Amino acid sequence: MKIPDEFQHLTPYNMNSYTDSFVSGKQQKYIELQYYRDENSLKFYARVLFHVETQGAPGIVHGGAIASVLDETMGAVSFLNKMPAVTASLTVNYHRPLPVEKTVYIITQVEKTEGRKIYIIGKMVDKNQRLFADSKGIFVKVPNERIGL
Ligand SMILES: CCCCC/C=C\C/C=C\C/C=C\C/C=C\CCCC(=O)SCCNC(=O)CCNC(=O)[C@H](O)C(C)(C)COP(=O)(O)OP(=O)(O)OC[C@H]1O[C@@H](n2cnc3c(N)ncnc32)[C@H](O)[C@@H]1OP(=O)(O)O
Repeated sequence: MKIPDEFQHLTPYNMNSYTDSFVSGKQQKYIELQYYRDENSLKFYARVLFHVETQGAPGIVHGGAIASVLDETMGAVSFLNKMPAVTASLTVNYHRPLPVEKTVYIITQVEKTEGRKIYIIGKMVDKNQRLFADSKGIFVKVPNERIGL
């Protein structure tokens, strides 16, 4: 898939449908985020801009901020495919420092499911397909009431 061209064919996710998230909620001023859906696949997408307030080392986005956004974009795949799940494990590989104020794109997808476990992968790239981070995680399906739904 070509990024960002491919994003033009995706459906922007209505960011007002859930506004209480730490990562993407209405209080979030430091991370600009727009999610996108692909109705035809078990994928979820994000366009992200980390402002300077998210820096760790000067000028470089904090690794925890990157992990948080990857976690939510990965987790959302399971919710939107009617498999509410929580993160059991998350591994992030940081391939190069991400400068603040640079737009990047995330693609996440379900790799496989095994019983209650959903294996989800993600990657963060810039418009030239340069890889900044990738991730894999195991999300475990839970009943709606365990996560307040
Ligand atoms: C905002 C945009 C999104 C839009 C979505 C729209 C609407 C949704 C509305 C609200 C949601 C909003 C946003 C959601 C998006 C993302 C949020 C990010 C996700 C998170 O941030 S979420 C918080 C952090 N997260 C936790 O708070 C989990 C704490 N934890 C536990 O709640 C338990 O620990 C649990 C449930 C994990 C397991 O407990 P349990 O008792 O239910 O089940 P059990 O232990 O039997 O495990 C069952 C099978 O999972 C395997 N397993 C377990 N743990 C493993 C591990 N670490 N590694 C590898 N495998 C593991 C076992 O080995 C077994 O596998 P097997 O069956 O094969 O033996």
